[in-house]
Amino acid sequence: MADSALPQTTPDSLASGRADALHRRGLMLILSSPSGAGKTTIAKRLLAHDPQIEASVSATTRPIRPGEVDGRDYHFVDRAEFDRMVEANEFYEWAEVFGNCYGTPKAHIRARLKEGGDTLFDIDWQGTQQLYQKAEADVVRVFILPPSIEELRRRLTGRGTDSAEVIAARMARAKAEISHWDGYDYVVVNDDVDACYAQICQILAAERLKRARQTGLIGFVRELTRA
Ligand SMILES: Nc1ncnc2c1ncn2[C@@H]1O[C@H](COP(=O)(O)OP(=O)(O)OP(=O)(O)O)[C@@H](O)[C@H]1O
Ligand SMILES: Nc1nc2c(ncn2[C@@H]2O[C@H](COP(=O)(O)O)[C@@H](O)[C@H]2O)c(=O)[nH]1
Repeated sequence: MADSALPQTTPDSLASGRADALHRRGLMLILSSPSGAGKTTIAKRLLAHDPQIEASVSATTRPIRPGEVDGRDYHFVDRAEFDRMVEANEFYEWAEVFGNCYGTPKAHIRARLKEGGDTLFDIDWQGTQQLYQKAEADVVRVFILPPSIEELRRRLTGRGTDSAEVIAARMARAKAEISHWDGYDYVVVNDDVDACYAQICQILAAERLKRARQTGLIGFVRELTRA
């Protein structure tokens, strides 16, 4: 279905009660899945339709690729700057991948949390564990499952972005990735993409309304019960 024809379900439209008008703390929404299950598809829809959420932008030492934009795709830094950021404890987590360093900077995300803005992460289970250890109360973990292993293979093949060897490697890793499903707060099956997107919107709406995130409630209740 084209995005313009999507049902009008958004986290905003769901969380439209009185309490939603009160100030709230932001959250960190993590989407993980085996490669090809559809997390990028869902993430793009959320980012396109929900102004309250933005994607986390990692810092990396790898060279910029054609078409990439510094500050949008990554913050491109040299190794000395990356090491300085590690030393200064400026990352929630970092890792070396294929000889380059990647890290999730804290400062911008922390500011967004305070302002009531949400941040979206498309990361694997190891990154999820590290983020959860550092920011448990702010993290919402969602694992996306494919409806079947055969369908996962069909999607990877149909995407047309990978060679047969790369697809085989992604398929070989899929079962190990799926084995981490129980380290997540929510598990959704991406059979129909619109239904899966709608479920994730519902999760986001409910998480935004959690009492612990409704920082404006204290003053509101105090006013209600005054005199
Ligand atoms: N519910 C669905 N039904 C059919 N096709 C789907 C569905 N969801 C996603 N797809 C398609 O499956 C392919 C893989 O999806 P996507 O790239 O979003 O997966 P991913 O989990 O982000 O993979 P990776 O980890 O490799 O980036 C894409 O071609 C996408 O259009
Ligand atoms: N642990 C982290 N891994 C990250 C981060 N940002 C990206 N990545 C992973 O790096 C590889 C390569 O990415 P590429 O853009 O250079 O192809 C990929 O697996 C990413 O998931 C991060 O902040 N932390």
